[in-house]
Amino acid sequence: MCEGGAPGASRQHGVIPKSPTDRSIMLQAINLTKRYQNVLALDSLNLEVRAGEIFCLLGANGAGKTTTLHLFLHFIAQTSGRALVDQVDVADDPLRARRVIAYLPEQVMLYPNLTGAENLDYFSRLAGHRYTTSELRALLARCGLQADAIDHRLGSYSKGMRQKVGLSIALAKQAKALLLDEPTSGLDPQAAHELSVTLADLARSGMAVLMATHDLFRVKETGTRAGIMRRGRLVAVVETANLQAADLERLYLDHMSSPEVAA
Ligand SMILES: Nc1ncnc2c1ncn2[C@@H]1O[C@H](COP(=O)(O)OP(=O)(O)OP(=O)(O)O)[C@@H](O)[C@H]1O
Repeated sequence: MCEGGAPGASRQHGVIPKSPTDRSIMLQAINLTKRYQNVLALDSLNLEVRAGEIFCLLGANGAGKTTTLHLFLHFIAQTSGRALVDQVDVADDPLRARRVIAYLPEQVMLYPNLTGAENLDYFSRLAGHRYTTSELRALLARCGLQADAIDHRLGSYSKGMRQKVGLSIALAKQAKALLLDEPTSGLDPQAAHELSVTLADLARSGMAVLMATHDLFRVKETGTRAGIMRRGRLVAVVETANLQAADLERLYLDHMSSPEVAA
């Protein structure tokens, strides 16, 4: 899809056209390391997230999850190693990398005085895309925003509703990779389930999703793989398909309580 496409150019409201067999690597960390003075926040991370995959990063507070997301977004610079987004090294060309990546922080920052539709229109234009009113409404609806809320000011929205606008912005900018930090914290179970449904839909459309979370239940519900981080290291990676939520919890607790392996 080209940037600045004409209205109507996006056949399925911002979906990246992909064949079902397209499983390109969208996010890749190669020995990615971040050190803050005495703290090794991320220690030689090697990770690949492919198109259509939902990879969940688990780990205790301070394990390095947010650091990982921020390195892919180039909010911070790595100490060593590489972070690639759709094969673009974010340190070499952060603007090009950011064009294909979308980020949903724990608190979605949007304009409270604009409506959901106006926020989406504004951020779509910033990303170089223009949509008709009906396309904007369809994007918001696809991310689960109720029709009667679309023209209300965002200041009146719940956290879950603001997230839906944030997800529709990711769709509108035709992001190939979506990063989320603790998206279900503070959501009620219904809102958390709706988020899972939308993430699964985006992944089916070919987006690669990387999510930092403490929510083991949603990891099982939504994730395709889960990685457990401990003190800056990725200590385990599991496929979620054949696991129960309780298995995931046991695995997580085992890794949290196992003795440190010497570097
Ligand atoms: N700006 C900074 N200066 C110094 N240390 C930092 C900085 N940012 C993060 N750290 C440290 O890096 C380590 C990893 O932090 P990070 O925020 O990535 O953890 P996290 O897994 O996201 O934790 P949480 O679940 O609490 O969000 C922690 O020890 C943290 O204190």
